Amino acid sequence: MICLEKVSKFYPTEAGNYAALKENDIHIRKGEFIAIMGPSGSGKSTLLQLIGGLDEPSFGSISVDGIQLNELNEKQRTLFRREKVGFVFQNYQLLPMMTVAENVGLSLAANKAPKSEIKAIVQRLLEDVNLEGKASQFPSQLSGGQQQRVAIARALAMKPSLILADEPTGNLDRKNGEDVLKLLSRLNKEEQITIVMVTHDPQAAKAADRIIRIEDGEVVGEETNGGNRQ
Ligand SMILES: Nc1ncnc2c1ncn2[C@@H]1O[C@H](COP(=O)(O)OP(=O)(O)OP(=O)(O)O)[C@@H](O)[C@H]1O
Repeated sequence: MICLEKVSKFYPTEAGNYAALKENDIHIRKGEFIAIMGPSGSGKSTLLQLIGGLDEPSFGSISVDGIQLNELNEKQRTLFRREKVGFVFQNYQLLPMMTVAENVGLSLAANKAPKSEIKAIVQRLLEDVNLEGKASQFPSQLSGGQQQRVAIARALAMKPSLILADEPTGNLDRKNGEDVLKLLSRLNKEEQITIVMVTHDPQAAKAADRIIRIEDGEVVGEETNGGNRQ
């Protein structure tokens, strides 16, 4: 499903190129739930951005769902992100001037789906994340946990084969964090959506099948979560 071969990422800095990722080989199977863990600055978010086609590697190749990201032009990468990947961020990244329903339906509208279809899909998604009744509210009127569930509904709108979640529980209290993890686990199991989640929280990582550890831009180990899976 996801295949990284010798992937490096350099950022130019005043002191020269900084290697945020160094020659990483990573393979993730379809339907896996992966947690990426590692110290601050180890390259976790950079890795997620490369897999999601938000940025390009300096060296190496990445394929997702049989698509070689290196071979896509800018327009094709935008379509890849919109149609294949659902992004979930620590700070939700909802658009504050849009209602919950408009936020969830954003990609569908960008893909020019008919309004009636968007409405029906958005309603179903909001039911799915237990937020029916909040469709016409604005993000600022919702709790953090509710906003994150809106963000997950938005991520699901295009039926992605992959969800990339960067610290999805980082801003949430324990209960809301657990609810978000349960939701991700359910989507993983029931819809077979592959999930790659960056987290600092060992408790959150227990939701995953496998933990990949990164230090200083390199994969340094991994463990399978066998019996621990929630
Ligand atoms: N645009 C950039 N320009 C220069 N350096 C960058 C840029 N983005 C990230 N870096 C550097 O690359 C390294 C990896 O950053 P990254 O955000 O991937 O780490 P992380 O593991 O996600 O960290 P955290 O857990 O703190 O979010 C860091 O040292 C960071 O300072």
